[in-house]
Amino acid sequence: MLRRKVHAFRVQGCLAVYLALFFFVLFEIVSVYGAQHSSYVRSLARRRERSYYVVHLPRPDLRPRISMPLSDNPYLAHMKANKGGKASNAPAQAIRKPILWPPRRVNAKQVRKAMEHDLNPFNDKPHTPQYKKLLARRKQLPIYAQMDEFYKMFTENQILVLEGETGSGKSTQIPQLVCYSDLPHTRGKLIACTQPRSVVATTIAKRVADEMDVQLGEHVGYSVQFEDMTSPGTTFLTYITDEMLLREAMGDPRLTRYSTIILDEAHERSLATDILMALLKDLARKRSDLKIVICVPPLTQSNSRHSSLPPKR
Ligand SMILES: Nc1ncnc2c1ncn2[C@@H]1O[C@H](COP(=O)(O)OP(=O)(O)OP(=O)(O)O)[C@@H](O)[C@H]1O
Repeated sequence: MLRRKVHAFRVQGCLAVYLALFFFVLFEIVSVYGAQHSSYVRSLARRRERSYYVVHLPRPDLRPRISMPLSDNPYLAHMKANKGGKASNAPAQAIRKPILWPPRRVNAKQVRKAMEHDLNPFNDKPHTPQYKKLLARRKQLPIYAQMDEFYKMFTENQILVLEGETGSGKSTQIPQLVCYSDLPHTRGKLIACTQPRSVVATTIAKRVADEMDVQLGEHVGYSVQFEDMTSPGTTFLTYITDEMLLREAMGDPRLTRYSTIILDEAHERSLATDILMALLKDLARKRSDLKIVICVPPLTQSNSRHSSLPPKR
């Protein structure tokens, strides 16, 4: 009895296999034949071949059009709507930006033009009468006459030693000229000008903020012991005591947030300045994008102890 049941089960199993094989072969014949003659079978065959799904998005012109005024669309806020409600595509005339050169590709002629421009390139605000008054005085400084030479040397060299008489404009003018070249405000970078004394750092920062027609503590600031008058993300030029910069270098040896470091009054050879100079000499090899300017009074036999300065490149 049991044997008969097993036998019947085997026969049924074989029959099922044969039937499955038969239908499979039949389907293959139909699909091959139909692929040439029937579009329905062709689509069936395609579906079998495909191992992925394609989601078809509607064409842009088939999408329902939303009539929203341009001014209400937050994604088009950069396009000013004119009176007719149409987007204006002429930013060149609306925003008269005086700075058009890429960072560190500037020459003195371009900078002079930018200085005379109605708009301040560092805050996009019109220059005040006070700025024009101070600019007239700045033009009389020796550094203004030697701007061409300065930009040529600054652009071509990574490290620059600048010697100038007292009152020639090293502390107040050089950092400003570097700002025009580096454009730190457009790149989220900072220019540091070191000073050995806190009082001098704060006084010069105030003067330079006035000369640049920007806000002290916002665009131009200072960082001295117990007082940090800078706004992270907004300040692009800071007067900092050499001790403070040295302290910062302990936390960030690459001084990553700076694009140019100006060591002013380097001839005073304070301990912090000397250590900074050694650090910067080393850092210049690691960071080719970092520029270093060392400001000193005219080098004489008595104070020419600068043989340890990095070689000119
Ligand atoms: N706070 C200020 N108020 C008015 N004029 C200033 C002020 N600071 C600087 N100046 C003027 O700006 C000019 C340039 O000064 P700056 O300090 O840049 O010269 P310097 O070459 O760095 O001199 P030093 O070697 O003595 O530091 C000077 O002639 C000075 O009269």
